[in-house]
Amino acid sequence: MSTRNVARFWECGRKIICVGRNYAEHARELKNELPTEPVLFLKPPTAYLKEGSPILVPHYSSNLHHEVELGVVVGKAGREIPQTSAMEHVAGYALCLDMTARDVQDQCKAKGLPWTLAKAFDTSCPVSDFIPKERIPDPAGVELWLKVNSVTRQRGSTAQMIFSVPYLISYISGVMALEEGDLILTGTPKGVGAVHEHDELQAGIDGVINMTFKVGRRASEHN
Ligand SMILES: O=C([O-])CC(=O)C(=O)O
Ligand SMILES: [Mg+2]
Repeated sequence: MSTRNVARFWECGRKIICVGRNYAEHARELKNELPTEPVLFLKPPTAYLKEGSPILVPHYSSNLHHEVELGVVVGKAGREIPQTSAMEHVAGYALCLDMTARDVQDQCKAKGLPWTLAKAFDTSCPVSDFIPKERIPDPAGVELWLKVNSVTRQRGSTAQMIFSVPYLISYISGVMALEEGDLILTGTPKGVGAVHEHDELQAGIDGVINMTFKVGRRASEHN
């Protein structure tokens, strides 16, 4: 690990574990069935993006979507963590965007292929500064919002999650070891939609944090 300071979790080189379909209204808006167990996928550490740098539309997508999500930063490693002690493994939180190439994801779903191209490209995980655990006393009572060019697109409460933060920590740690500096994206509420080059995304957690990202396009490295 490049640093042991989880307050700079995006520099730790650890994994990003994402939960999908954790809000019923979002699952319905994409015509997906409600999950009976968490749907998991991964982003690599190269997906991280901090404020000041643009979200880059992948060259192979023409329908990039925003998904605002609560991120949980792991502070203590563990495997097969019981729900009752799960919160002891939380160092804090971050506001996160799970940028998704929706057209590519639709093709992957139709072909029964993994979502890597749709979810794991460079800049697909814009994150806020670290939010210490004390700032969010209850992860089931967080209001998330996202605006595109000052128009509200998403507003939802983590109270609507199908699987709670302790359940997710317990479930995920039964599949893969959680390590200090890992980030768990807990799923998006309804209202996802397209963004385009030059758009400005603002997202926030009421009373806690907000962040701004611009959308750009990577200049080709081949010509
Ligand atoms: O792409 C999707 O709809 C799954 C997902 O990440 C979410 O629900 O947050
Ligand atoms: Mg998501």
